[in-house]
Amino acid sequence: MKSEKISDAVVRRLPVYLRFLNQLSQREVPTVSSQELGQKLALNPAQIRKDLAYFGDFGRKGIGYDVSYLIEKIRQILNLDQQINVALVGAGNLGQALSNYNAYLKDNMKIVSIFDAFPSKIGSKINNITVQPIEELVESVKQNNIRIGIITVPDTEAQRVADVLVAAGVEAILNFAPTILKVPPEVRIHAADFTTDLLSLAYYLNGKETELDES
Ligand SMILES: NC(=O)c1ccc[n+]([C@@H]2O[C@H](COP(=O)([O-])OP(=O)(O)OC[C@H]3O[C@@H](n4cnc5c(N)ncnc54)[C@H](O)[C@@H]3O)[C@@H](O)[C@H]2O)c1
Repeated sequence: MKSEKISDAVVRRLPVYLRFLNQLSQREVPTVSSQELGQKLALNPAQIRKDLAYFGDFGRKGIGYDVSYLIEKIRQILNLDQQINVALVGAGNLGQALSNYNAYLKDNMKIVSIFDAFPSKIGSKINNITVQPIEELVESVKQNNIRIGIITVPDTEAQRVADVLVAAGVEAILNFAPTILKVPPEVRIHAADFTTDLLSLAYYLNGKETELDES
């Protein structure tokens, strides 16, 4: 594996490769070329080869990539060769939907604890997980080796919750609240913003998409 820093763009493409490779594996497809990957994922095959070359010489000329081997390698690279426990804070509409969505479980990423501050939510069950009071978060993070936090609380509460997650020792946060969070540099934050994605689509209505597209 090359020692240079891997860009965020590459890291974000790896789960896209992994998801498609998992589908191939389910269909018992043994190998795949960068051309096929590129076609299915609407990515440039040269880009895919470059991305994967960061991590080693996986491809075989004329044969392509061994699907099982590539899955194993990408999982190792993403640290998904071990179970990663996740805590979700905010058992409202979005939090419940995410907790019920278990597609990522096969990639060893698992919501193991759910927290809320509202008394009527505490003790209820979502996807077999009992919602706990936020006051129990710090202890639970330690006990359950929770490494990632998901924030699905109102924007006014998000920083407070982020502070608790950081104090508890999580290493990364996925934030769904429309708030820019302040956390120490060693804690990785990703913002998930369905709303701005949707609003920005409005620009492309009425055939307004254009030659200025730089993506
Ligand atoms: N990013 C996106 O794509 C997207 C989409 C929809 C909603 N959102 C955002 O997600 C968040 C949740 O939305 P929702 O519709 O599920 O809201 P909701 O009101 O249904 O749920 C919020 C939950 O957070 C709990 N909560 C409030 N303060 C808390 C605290 N300090 N500690 C623990 N729990 C607390 C509430 O009791 C409630 O159960 C909002 O910030 C919303 O703007 C983001």
